[in-house]
Amino acid sequence: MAHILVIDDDPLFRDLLLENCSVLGFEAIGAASIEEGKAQLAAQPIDLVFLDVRLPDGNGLDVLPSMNRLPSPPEVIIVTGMGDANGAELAIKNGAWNYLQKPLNRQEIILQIKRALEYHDKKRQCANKVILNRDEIIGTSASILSCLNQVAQCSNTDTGVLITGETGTGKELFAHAIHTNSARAHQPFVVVDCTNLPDQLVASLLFGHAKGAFTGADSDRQGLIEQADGGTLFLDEIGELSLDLQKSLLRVLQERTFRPVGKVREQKSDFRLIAATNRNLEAMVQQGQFRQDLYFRLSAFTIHLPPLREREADIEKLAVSFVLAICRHHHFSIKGILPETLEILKAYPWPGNIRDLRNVLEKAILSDPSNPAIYPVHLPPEIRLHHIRSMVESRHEPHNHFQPPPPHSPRGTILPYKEYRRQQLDFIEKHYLQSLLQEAEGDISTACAMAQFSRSHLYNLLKLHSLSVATMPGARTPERLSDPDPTTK
Ligand SMILES: Nc1ncnc2c1ncn2[C@@H]1O[C@H](COP(=O)(O)OP(=O)(O)OP(=O)(O)O)[C@@H](O)[C@H]1O
Repeated sequence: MAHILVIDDDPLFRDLLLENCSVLGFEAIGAASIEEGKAQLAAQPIDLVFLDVRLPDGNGLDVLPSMNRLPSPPEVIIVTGMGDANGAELAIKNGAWNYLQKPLNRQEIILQIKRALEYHDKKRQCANKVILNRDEIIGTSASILSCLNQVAQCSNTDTGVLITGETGTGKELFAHAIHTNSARAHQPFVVVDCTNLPDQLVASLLFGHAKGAFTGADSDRQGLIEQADGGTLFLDEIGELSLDLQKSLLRVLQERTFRPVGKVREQKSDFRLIAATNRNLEAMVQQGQFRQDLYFRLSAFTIHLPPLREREADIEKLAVSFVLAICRHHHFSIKGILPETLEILKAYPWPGNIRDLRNVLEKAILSDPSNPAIYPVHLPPEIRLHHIRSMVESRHEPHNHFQPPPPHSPRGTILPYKEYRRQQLDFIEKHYLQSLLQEAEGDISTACAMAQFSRSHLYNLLKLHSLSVATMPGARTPERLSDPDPTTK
C-alpha cells in the first residue's frame, strides 16, 4: 500500500488531503511543520509528499534536496496558496513532480495522486531492473547498497549529479561508476580538481586557448570542457571554486557553450556534469560563499556517501580485498588478517575513511613483507590505542548485552505472536552462536563438541546468521585470503 505524507500547517487543507488519500485506500500521514515532516520521512518509506511552501519553521522548497537524497526518494507535489513563478521553477528543477495552487478540488487531488503514484511505481520497477556494473566498489552494507541503487537510477539519465561525503569515502569512484554505467561510457571521463586551479591559468585550462592568446601560448590548446565533449566532466571539490568561476561555470551549464581564451567564436560541448564535495554547500550558500542558482542546478540528484565508521559491516570485505590487491601489486604471497587485527580495524572511526584504511594496510604489509599474516602489532599505535581505550571504557560501563528485540514493529504496532516468536528465537540462536564461538576461541571442532552439534549443522547455522569464525573476537585461526568464508567449506 502506498504511503502519502501531507506537510501543511493549514489543518483544514491537511485534513482534506488526508481524507482523500484514505478514501483511495492509501495510508496517509499528516505533518504541520518541516521538522515533523522530516521525522515522518525518516521513520518510514514514503511514496508521495504533498508539500506546502510557507511553513512555520521555514520554506518547504528548501527540503527538496534532502528528500531527493533519501534511499527511495518520494514524488513531491508542491501545494501553495501563493503562486510564484520563480518558486515553481525552483521546485521543478529540484525534481518536484508538480506545483499546484490552492484551492484544489477533489477530482484534481485524486488525479494528481493517481498519476504521481503510477509514475513512482514504474520508476521503482525500472530501477530494480538495472544491472549495475559496480566498477571497483566494494561493500554490502545497507547504506552502500542504497547509494548503488541511486547510481543505477541516475546512470541511464543525463541529469547532473552531486556526490557528497567526507574525504576518502569514494566520491570519485562513484562518479566513475555513474559514467561507466551510462550511455557515455565509451567517451572520455574528465576529472577537474577544483582545489588546484591556478587563478591565472584557470580559464585556459577549462576553456582552452588560441595560439598567441597570451605569452607562452605557442599553439591552440583544448580545454577540459572541450575534452569532455560526449562524455562526463567530473568536478571534484566543487566547494573550492571561487565565486567568479562559479559564475562562469553556471553560464556553461546553462548555455552548454564556452569560448576559448583568445577566440571570438563560442564552441559547444555536450558533457554530463558530476560534481563532488566534502563541504556543506547548503551552509555555504547561506553564508554567501556559494551561488544558490549553481547549487540548485548541481543538487537536483544528490548521492551522499556514508563515512566508513557508519558501515562497519564493510570493513572486513574492504580490508580483505585491499590486502589481496596490495600483495599482488608488490608480488608478495597473499597474506591473512588475524581476527584480532580485524577487530581493531572495525573499532577505529577512520577519519580519512577508505583511503586511510587502504594506506594503513599497505604500510602494515610493507613493514613485514615476509610475515604470512597481518598482526595487530603491524598497525599504527594510534589505531591500536583507540581499540584498547574503548575496550577499557566498555568494561567500566554497566551494560546489558542481552537485550531481546521489543514486541513492536518499527512503526510502533504490536507484532503478530508468530512473528515475534520467530524474531526472539533468531535472536537467542545468534546470541548463543556468538557466545559459543567466543568460548571455543573460534575453533570449530571445540564449538561442535561444546554445543553437541554436527559440523555441517554448525556451519549451516553460522551461514544463516551471517556469522564467520574469522571475525569472532578471540578466534585462533588467522583468516586466510584464499579461504575468506570458512562456512562455505
Ligand atoms: N567502496 C569502495 N570500495 C573499494 N574502494 C574504495 C571504495 N570507496 C573508496 N575506495 C578507494 O578509496 C580511495 C579513495 O576514494 P576516492 O578518491 O574515490 O574518495 P573521495 O571521496 O573522492 O576522496 P576526496 O574527497 O579526498 O577526493 C580510492 O583508492 C578508492 O579506490
